[in-house]
Amino acid sequence: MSFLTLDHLQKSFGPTRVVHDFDLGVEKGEFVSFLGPSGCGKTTVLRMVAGFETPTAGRVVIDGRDVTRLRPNQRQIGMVFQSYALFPNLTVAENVGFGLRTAGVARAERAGRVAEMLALIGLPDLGGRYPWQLSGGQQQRVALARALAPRPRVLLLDEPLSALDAKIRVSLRNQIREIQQQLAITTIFVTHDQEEALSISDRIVVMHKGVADQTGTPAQIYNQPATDFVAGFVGTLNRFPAEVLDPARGLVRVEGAEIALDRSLPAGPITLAARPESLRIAPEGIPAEIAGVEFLGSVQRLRARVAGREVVLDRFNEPGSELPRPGARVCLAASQAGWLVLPG
Ligand SMILES: Nc1ncnc2c1ncn2[C@@H]1O[C@H](COP(=O)(O)OP(=O)(O)OP(=O)(O)O)[C@@H](O)[C@H]1O
Repeated sequence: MSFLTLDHLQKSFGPTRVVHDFDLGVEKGEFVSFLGPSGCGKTTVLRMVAGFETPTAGRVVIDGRDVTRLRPNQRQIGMVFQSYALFPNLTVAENVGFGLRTAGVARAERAGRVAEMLALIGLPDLGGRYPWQLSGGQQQRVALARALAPRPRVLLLDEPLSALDAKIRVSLRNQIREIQQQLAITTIFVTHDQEEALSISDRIVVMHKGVADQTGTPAQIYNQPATDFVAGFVGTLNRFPAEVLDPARGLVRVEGAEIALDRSLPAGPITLAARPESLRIAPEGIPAEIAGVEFLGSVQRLRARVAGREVVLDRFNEPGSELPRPGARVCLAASQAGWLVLPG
């Protein structure tokens, strides 16, 4: 059994089931993200782990102990929300020490722990300030310190970066990851932002309509999506309806071009798919017409039309290389590993 085990969790609100049979094991010190669109049930699962929602069925087990029926404050869980939720009338130090005070930790020990936490989040000198005297990013770091101060066994982060602007979001997510690794604290991080999930997680659970569609490392989720939903939700995907000519030999036809894949295929219709960085302009391949070129600095993004649909190709900028012109007729290809085969 894993350190944190979610065992066949279900949740219904009235007649509506929003979480279906959710199973997950999180190892000690692991950082797992729940990624999915709005309304897929991420927050509901997190709230069941925290104890703010009671599962309709299933169990939450932490370190071998069934905590499903315990109140939130009995579970030794730290939580950070999207809105910083700091107490406005308390100083930073008082906010960080709040959970310790309610737990009855003596003043001297509390002061030591608060100082340690403020150092951990890189704000050692701001203990005397009030929340309104801090930036959004600093407030969220204080919220993290407050959650960590009682030394929880599990840290739950519910979209903690969503309210911050883009630059701060990136630096704070890296900081969260560093602190998480330093403390080796078991963590679940909820986000709808795929880049966020890909960049900082040990594993990602992609959720869709109350179900975990796929659980895997960031590279597995991106390179080997298990479902059509995962393939489309994480990253950009170009799709090409394909006719299977020879299932055993992996031979398909796309817009008149024959492509030999290194794997056997189902007999029915399939969709061949490729990420923008896997597609390239080649001497042979799927016929296309360049529709537009965007220069994004490090990346050149080409838009091409294939049989009336638009596809996207990304390639690294190379000074001196010529950009294709809109209207140019080209062929598109991908490496064997670059082609994904999706049903239908
Ligand atoms: N207390 C509640 N009563 C009724 N329905 C609820 C309740 N809480 C959540 N829901 C519904 O459950 C579904 C899942 O909600 P949840 O907040 O878990 O999704 P989410 O993936 O976290 O989305 P978001 O990112 O928008 O928060 C939604 O359809 C939501 O409307």
